[in-house]
Amino acid sequence: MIDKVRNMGNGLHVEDRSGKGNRSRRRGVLQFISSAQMRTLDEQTIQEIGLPAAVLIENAGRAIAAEVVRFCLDQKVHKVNRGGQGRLQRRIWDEYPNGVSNPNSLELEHWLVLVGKGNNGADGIAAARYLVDSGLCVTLLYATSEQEMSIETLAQAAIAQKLGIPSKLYGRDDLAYGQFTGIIDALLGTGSRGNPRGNVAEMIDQANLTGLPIMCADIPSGVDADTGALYHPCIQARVTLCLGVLKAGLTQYPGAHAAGTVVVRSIGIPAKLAANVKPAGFVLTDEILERELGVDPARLRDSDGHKGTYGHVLVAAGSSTMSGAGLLASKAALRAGCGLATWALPEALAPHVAGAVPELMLAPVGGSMGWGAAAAHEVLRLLETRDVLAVGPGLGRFEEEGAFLRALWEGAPRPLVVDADALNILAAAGGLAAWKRRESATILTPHPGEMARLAGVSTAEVQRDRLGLARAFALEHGITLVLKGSRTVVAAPDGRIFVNTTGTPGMATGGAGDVLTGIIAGQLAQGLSAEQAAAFGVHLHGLAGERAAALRNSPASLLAGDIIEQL
Ligand SMILES: NC(=O)C1=CN([C@@H]2O[C@H](COP(=O)(O)OP(=O)(O)OC[C@H]3O[C@@H](n4cnc5c(N)ncnc54)[C@H](O)[C@@H]3O)[C@@H](O)[C@H]2O)[C@@H](O)CC1
Ligand SMILES: [K+]
Repeated sequence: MIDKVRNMGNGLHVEDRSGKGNRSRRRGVLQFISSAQMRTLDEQTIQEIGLPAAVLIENAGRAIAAEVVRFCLDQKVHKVNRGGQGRLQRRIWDEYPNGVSNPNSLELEHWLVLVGKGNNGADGIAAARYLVDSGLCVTLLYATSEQEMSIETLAQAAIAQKLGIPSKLYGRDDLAYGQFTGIIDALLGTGSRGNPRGNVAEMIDQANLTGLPIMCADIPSGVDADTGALYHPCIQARVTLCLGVLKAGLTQYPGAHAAGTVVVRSIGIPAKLAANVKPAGFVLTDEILERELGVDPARLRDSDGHKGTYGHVLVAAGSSTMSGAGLLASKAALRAGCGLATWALPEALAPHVAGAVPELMLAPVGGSMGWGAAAAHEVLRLLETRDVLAVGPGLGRFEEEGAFLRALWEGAPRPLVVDADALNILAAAGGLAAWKRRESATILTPHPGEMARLAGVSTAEVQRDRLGLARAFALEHGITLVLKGSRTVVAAPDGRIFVNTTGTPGMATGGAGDVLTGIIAGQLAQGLSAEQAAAFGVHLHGLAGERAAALRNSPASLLAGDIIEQL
């Protein structure tokens, strides 16, 4: 069972706990849903199937407690490893779920459980019981009095009281945070709305100030479970134990950062019910590439293939001050596996870049005028004997830019990738609303600033709900959208969305986007559909970036060209 999504750097890392350690990074079928879908699933399980809410809460509590114990033992493994006994500690953990206790390791742990009035709080109280049974010291800190609690939370509080688990009411009883070794955040879950208020807000602020490790039940209190936007205040967690199904908001920053390591655990929602839910989106893993998108991640080639088999990319890019952009995109297309690549570039530029990439063909266009309406017609003529057009990297802005791009947009009967300056030209010309919808595949690859111009909103608005905006935009305009940034979102025109799992912060460097454009065009040339090429392209781009960063002394020294070399 795949159950772990680890946030490391910019990437989303998936671990497999079913077998021997972390051998299968980024494998498995990981889909995410909205908080409304999760609530429906909970309700169906309880009302239609008849599985009581208390059972789900019991499972949730046990899963949270197991993760706390694992966390504590991991900390000890870290320490003990220096003494060479890490293996022993790991074995103890592996046995823990089957009831083998390990009292000698955990007695010094004292965890504080922050309990909200809703069912998220009930999960926290149930977890407390299991932790006490595992030998930990636990104190419950209630945000509200019993009168305000949900039925389930009240029931759990009564059980905890009978078991003598120490508890306090926030604001009434004194509390010295210094006695604790960790905190469980069970204040707000999928029932949360808006900025945390009252005691809950104060408890979040204080928990963050302690500097103690925080483990969240389901989502960090203060994170929007659907968008990943942060309310104020918001828990900053070390681990989030997401219950049942991954929530969409945990895949996107800044929510992903607030969540820390995300672990998804079953709470007993029947698979039959979960299978009926249309996922809000997918995390891009090898399985998702294969199963949802029909892509072969191994990129196997036919034994009798020739360069014609793998298609011919035409790149329209570059200007005198940004000649490298065209070079990077074209070279990346070749490394991505297309059979041939031609770079259409302003005539004046050609002598300066001739021979820079021997495998690349150059096609000077536009005469002494450079880019303009006339150059567009030359590009279209070149495209007659080529398979894909990528336009934009390093184009700059120029007179007739709207006419230039419109001619390509409406006249190119082949798959088209629109990037960088071409996106700004598109936005300035009002293209998506005014120009006719293209029949061939169209991929737009904006970063958040370009997306904001295309959508006519602020960059902050784009970032507030990347998943929702990308989906709506792709659906409305019938294009495939690659919304770049940490956790790049690929939105298909049929409404499906995919979140990329690969990459490193080192890839935030000039030219990395040009490389991505080339990779995607290279995939299109090999016959992939727009959504296949976009999703597989961002996946490959991130993997190559990670490999390239690992070869350098610091990820910060990564150059875009290094990514190409690792494709
Ligand atoms: N529905 C169920 O039966 C189950 C729920 N579970 C857990 O319960 C959670 C959902 O439970 P609930 O629907 O009770 O919702 P929450 O536990 O998220 O709590 C919502 C309560 O907090 C209050 N509230 C909402 N926004 C607030 C804010 N910004 N500041 C202060 N108070 C706020 C509301 O008035 C409401 O009473 C899930 O995330 C999950 O952890 C599951 O563990 C098991 C099954
Ligand atoms: K929570």
